[in-house]
Amino acid sequence: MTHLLEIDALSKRFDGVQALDGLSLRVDAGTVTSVIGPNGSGKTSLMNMVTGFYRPDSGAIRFDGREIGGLASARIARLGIGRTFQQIRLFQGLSVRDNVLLGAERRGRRGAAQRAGELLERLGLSHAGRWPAEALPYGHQRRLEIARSLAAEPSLLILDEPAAGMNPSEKRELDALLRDVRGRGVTVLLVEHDMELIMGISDRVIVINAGREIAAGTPASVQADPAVIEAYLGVRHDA
Ligand SMILES: Nc1ncnc2c1ncn2[C@@H]1O[C@H](COP(=O)(O)OP(=O)(O)OP(=O)(O)O)[C@@H](O)[C@H]1O
Repeated sequence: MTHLLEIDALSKRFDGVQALDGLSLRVDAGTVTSVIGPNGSGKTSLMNMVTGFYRPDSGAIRFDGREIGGLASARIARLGIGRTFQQIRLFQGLSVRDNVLLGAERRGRRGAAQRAGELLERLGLSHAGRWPAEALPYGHQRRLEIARSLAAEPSLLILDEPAAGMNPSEKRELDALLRDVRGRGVTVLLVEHDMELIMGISDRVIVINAGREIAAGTPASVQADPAVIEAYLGVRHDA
């Protein structure tokens, strides 16, 4: 299997805090891969480095065989990495449809309107195309963020806590959406705290603690790993 994303010995320090400490991991093409770990273990820092929001202190990030560590976030987006954020970042005041259109235009105007229309349909948002983005219910705002990212036709979609704040039926819809995205050949990298979602959907789970990988494998194998139980699964998590 091809490794779409390969990270080697990645380190990042913020005044006195070693957020990532020589982290190495790989994400296989065509999978849903989840990164889990306790609060503060470095998950968001990792995603911020892969998407060009932070510059690594050292180490390598290869996407599709190309070194992308330290490139600007807009450049990385154009290379085919889309993302959503822990805190929803929609263009407030713009319509649902225009939010998706803006995502599509990153890849050029041609076909943007058609692509936006198709995505709204696929994600069950076409009835709300003219609504202001902020008028959508919370779970649908998260969906809209995903639609906007998909509009740029990424080959890797990074989602930072997409299930946060969702009710059980929104989580089921998210699960189905992620399966559909994977089925269309987009690799998904998920940072999430919701164990039911992670264990149900992931092909591979990577567990990090204190900025290092401590385990990686199928959901069943990481759940049974004593290092994981000690670092994470044994600890109650309310997020
Ligand atoms: N911009 C920053 N400036 C200073 N410290 C930071 C910054 N970003 C992250 N950190 C620190 O780096 C460490 C890792 O944080 P990070 O947000 O990557 O963890 P996380 O695993 O995503 O946590 P959570 O599950 O709570 O979202 C934490 O100690 C955090 O306080």
